[in-house]
Amino acid sequence: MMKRFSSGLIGQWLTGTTEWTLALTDEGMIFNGGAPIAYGDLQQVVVDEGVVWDTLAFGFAGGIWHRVEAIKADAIQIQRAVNAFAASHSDAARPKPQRRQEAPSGTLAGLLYRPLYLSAWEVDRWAREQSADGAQAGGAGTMPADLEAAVAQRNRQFVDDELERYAGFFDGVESAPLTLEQRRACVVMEDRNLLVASAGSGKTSVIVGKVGYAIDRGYARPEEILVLAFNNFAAAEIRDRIAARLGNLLEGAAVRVQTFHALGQSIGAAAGTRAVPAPAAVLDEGAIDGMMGDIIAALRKENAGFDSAWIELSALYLKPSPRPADLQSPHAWERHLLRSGTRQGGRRGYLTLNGEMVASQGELAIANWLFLHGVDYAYEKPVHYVSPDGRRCQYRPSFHLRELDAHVDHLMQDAHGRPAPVFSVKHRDSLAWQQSAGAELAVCLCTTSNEYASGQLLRRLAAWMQKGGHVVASRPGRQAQEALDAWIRTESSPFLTGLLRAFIRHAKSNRIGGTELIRRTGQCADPHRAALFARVADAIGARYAERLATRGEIDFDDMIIKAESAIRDGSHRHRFKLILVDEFQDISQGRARLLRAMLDARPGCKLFCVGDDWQSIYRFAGADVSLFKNFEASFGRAALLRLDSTFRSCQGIADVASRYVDFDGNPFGKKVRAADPSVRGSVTVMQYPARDKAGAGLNYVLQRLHREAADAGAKRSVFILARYKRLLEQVPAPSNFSDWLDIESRTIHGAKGLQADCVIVLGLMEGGPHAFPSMQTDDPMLDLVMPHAEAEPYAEERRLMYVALTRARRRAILMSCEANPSMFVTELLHDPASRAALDIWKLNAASASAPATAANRKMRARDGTAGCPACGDGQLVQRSGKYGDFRGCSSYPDCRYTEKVRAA
Ligand SMILES: Nc1ncnc2c1ncn2[C@@H]1O[C@H](COP(=O)(O)OP(=O)(O)OP(=O)(O)O)[C@@H](O)[C@H]1O
Repeated sequence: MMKRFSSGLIGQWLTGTTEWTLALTDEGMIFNGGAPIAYGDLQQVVVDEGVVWDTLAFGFAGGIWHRVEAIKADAIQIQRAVNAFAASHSDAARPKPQRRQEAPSGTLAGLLYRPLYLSAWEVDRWAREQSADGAQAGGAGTMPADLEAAVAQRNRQFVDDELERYAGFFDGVESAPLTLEQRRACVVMEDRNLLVASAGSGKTSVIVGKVGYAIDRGYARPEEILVLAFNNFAAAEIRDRIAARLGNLLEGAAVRVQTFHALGQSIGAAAGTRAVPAPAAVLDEGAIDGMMGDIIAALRKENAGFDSAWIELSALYLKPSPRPADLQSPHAWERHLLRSGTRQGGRRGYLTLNGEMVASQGELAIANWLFLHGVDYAYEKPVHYVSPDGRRCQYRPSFHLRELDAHVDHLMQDAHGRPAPVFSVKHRDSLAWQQSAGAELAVCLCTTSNEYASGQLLRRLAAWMQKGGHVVASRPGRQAQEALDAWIRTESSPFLTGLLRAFIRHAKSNRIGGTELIRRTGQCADPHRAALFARVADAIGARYAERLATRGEIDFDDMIIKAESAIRDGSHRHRFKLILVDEFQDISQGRARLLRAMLDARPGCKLFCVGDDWQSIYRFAGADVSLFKNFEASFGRAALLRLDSTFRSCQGIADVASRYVDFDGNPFGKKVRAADPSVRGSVTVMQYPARDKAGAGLNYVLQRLHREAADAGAKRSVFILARYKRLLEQVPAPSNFSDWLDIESRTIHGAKGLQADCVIVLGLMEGGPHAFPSMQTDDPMLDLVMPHAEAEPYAEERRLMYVALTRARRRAILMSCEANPSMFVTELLHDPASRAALDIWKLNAASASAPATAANRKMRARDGTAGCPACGDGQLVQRSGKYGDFRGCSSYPDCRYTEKVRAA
C-alpha cells in the first residue's frame, strides 16, 4: 500500500514554498525521497491554519519536525491519511517504548499526550475535528465530562515537566539563572498570554528565554518569531541580547525584532502599497506641532466661527474647572488654585487679560469677556448696605461695571443652588446683600459656576447688558487685542497644542468622532469646555488629515492603520507563529487592532504580551492602559502570568512607589517584592523652604550623597529626574562631585527602562508650569476620546511617580518645596505607614540662602547664564514683546521679572 502527496504547481505558487513530496509506504514516511521514518516515531501531525494554505507539522520522537505547506483542502486530507497509515502500521513497525505513542492523535489520549502546551485553539480545533469525524473520535465514554479541566491539569503537568527538562537551559540562557516565575512565563504557551510584571523584574530576560525555548521546542523557527519593542533603543538591546545568548539556536537565521512603526513600514513595503510612503514622509511630533500651528492660524483667518471658538477656549475656558461639591475644604480649594492658577505679588488666583488677579475661573471668564468687549469694570469694589437686623455691612460683589453702575456677582454654586462648601461665607454675604439691596438688585446680575460650566454664563451676561441698554463692542480694541495675542502665544497655545495633538491621535486611533463625540461632550462635567474643545479639535483634525492627503504624507498612526488594512485585505501575508510584545502597557488602540489583524490572519499564531500597567506613561502619545487592564476583552481568553520580584529596588522603595499607583483596586493583585530583601535603602523627602531654593536644596542633597559615597569608598550613579526638561535646565546639576558621583539629568520619560543607585526627583511642588503632578496630562478632555476614562484624576502622573522612584536601587530623594508642597509629598507625609519609613532632610531658610545663592551664581558664571535677580532660581532669557526686546525670567509665569535690553 502506498500513497503519494506533493506540493503541486498551484500549491507552490500560492504558498511560495519549494517543491516537496511525501510518500506513505509500508516501511514508513518518506519526505522528498529520503530514508523512511517509522510510523512509531510519529508523535503528532498538526495543521496550522492559514487563510488560503495550511502548514502541516509532523512531530517525531527526539523533537524532530518536518513541515510542509499545502492548500487548505489538501492539508486535512494529508493529515487524515497520515493518521490512518500510522494507526494501521504502528503495531507492525515496532513495539512502542513510550505511552505517548500508544495514543493515536485522533483520540483524547492522543490530544493529551501531544508533546507541546495544549492551547485553547488547539483543543477547540481538536474538538471540532472530532465532531466532524465521529470515526476518529475516542468514542463514547472516552471524552471526560470536563475537557477543560483535563486539559488544564495536563498543561500543569506539562509545564512542570518542561521546567525540569529545560532547567539547564534556563540556568544559562541569561547571565543570572532565571527565577521560577520567569521560567513559567517562558514555558506557558497559550494562544494569548499576558505577563503582568513589576519594575525591574527582568522582563527582557523573559523575552530572551521565551524566544530560545520556543525555537528549541519547535513552536516556531527563528524567522517565524516577531518581537515588538517600544522604541529603537529597546529593539536594538533585545536584538543584541537574542543574538548573544541564543546564537547556537538561531543557526544563522534571525528573529525579527522591531518597533511597531518599523513593522508598519515593512508591512506596507511588502504589500507594495503606495499608501505607506518612505520614512521621510512620515511626520514626527515636532513636524505635527508645526503643521498644527499653521492650521490653527489659517483656520482663525478663514473661519470666523472657529476664531471665536478658539478665543473663547483660550481666554475663557483654558483649564478644567472644579465641581463645587469637590471644594469641601480650604485645602482642596488651595490645591486647585495652585494647580490651575498663577501667583503674583504673593497672591494666588487667575490673572486676567486686564492684569488683575481674580479668585475663580468663572470670574476670570467674566473679566476677560468684559475686557475683550470694551466694558470698563472694577474688581471687588466694596458696597455698603444695612442688614435686616440693622447692622451696617460691607460686601464686595465680583465686578462693578462703571458705565452702567451695575454689579455682576459670581458665586461658586451648583445647578441646585448649593454653594461650594469652602465658599459658604461669601455665599451667605452675597445673599444678605442681595436681600437688603432691594431696588439695587435691578442693576445686579448674579451668576454661578454652574452657568460657567454649562456655557450659559456669558450668554446671560450679554443679554443682561443689552437689556440694560449697554452696547458692547463686537471686536476687541487695540489694547485688548494685543493682550489677547500675547496670552494666546505664551499661555494658551503651549498648553493647548500638546493636548490637541494627543486628542487628535486618540480620536483617530480609537475611532471616536461625530455623534459619539458630541454625546460624550454632553455627559462631561465641564460640558461647555468639552464642546468648545471638541469643536476646535474636530476642525483642526479634519484640516490636518486633508493636508497629509494632499502632500502624500502620513503620520505614525496612519502607518499602523494602513498596515492593518494590508493584513486584513490580504495584500500582505505575515509568516509569524509567535509574536512577543514588550512594554505592552503603552499600546494604543490602533496598534492593538494591527495585532488582532495579524492574529486573525494566522490562526494558531500565539501572542505573548509583557508589561507593567503601573508604568503606563505615554497617554499623551496615544497609549491606552485599559487595553492592558482588560486584555481578554480585546484579545480573548488568556493565560495570566506574573513577575512580582524586582531585582532593582529595595523593599522600602518598592513599597513607597507602589502606594502611588495602587488606586484602582489593583486588578491584578500586584505586590512588588525585592528579590533580595536584605538590601537596605530608603526614600527621603528633602524639604527646602521656597521654590527659589531648589538649586540650594539640590546642592545639599548631592553633598550628602557625595559624602556617603566617599565614606563607603564606592562610586555611585545618580539620576536627577524631572517631569519637564525645562526644569532640568533651570536647576542644572553641579559638576563638582564627579569624583564619587556619576550624575545624569533626565526627564522621567527619558529614564524609562534605566536604573541608578540614587534617584533625585525635582519639582515636587504645586503650581507653575513645571509642577509635578502636572495638570495637562490628565486633562479630562482626553477621556472624551478614550474607550475607558480613568476615575483617578492624576492616574498618569501617579504612574510617572512610580516610574521615577523605581529607577532607584538604593535611595530615592523627593525634592519638596515646603512653601507649596506637591500633593504627592503631602499624601506621603500624611500616611502613617509611609511616613514611618521615610527619611526627612531639611534645608532651613537661613542655611539655604547664603551658600546656595553663591553656588548658583558660580554655576551660572561658569555656564555663562545670568540668574534672575528677583527669584534667584530662573535664568534671564531673551524675549521680544510688543514694546521690543527684553530679558525675562525663565520661570515665567511664576516669576514675572523683566528688564530692558540696552542698545549696544
Ligand atoms: N533572574 C535574574 N536574576 C538576577 N537578576 C536578574 C534576573 N533577571 C533580570 N535581572 C536583572 O534585573 C535588572 C532589571 O532587569 P530589566 O531591565 O530586564 O527589568 P525590567 O523588568 O525591564 O525593568 P523596567 O520595567 O523597570 O524597565 C537587570 O539588571 C537584570 O540584569
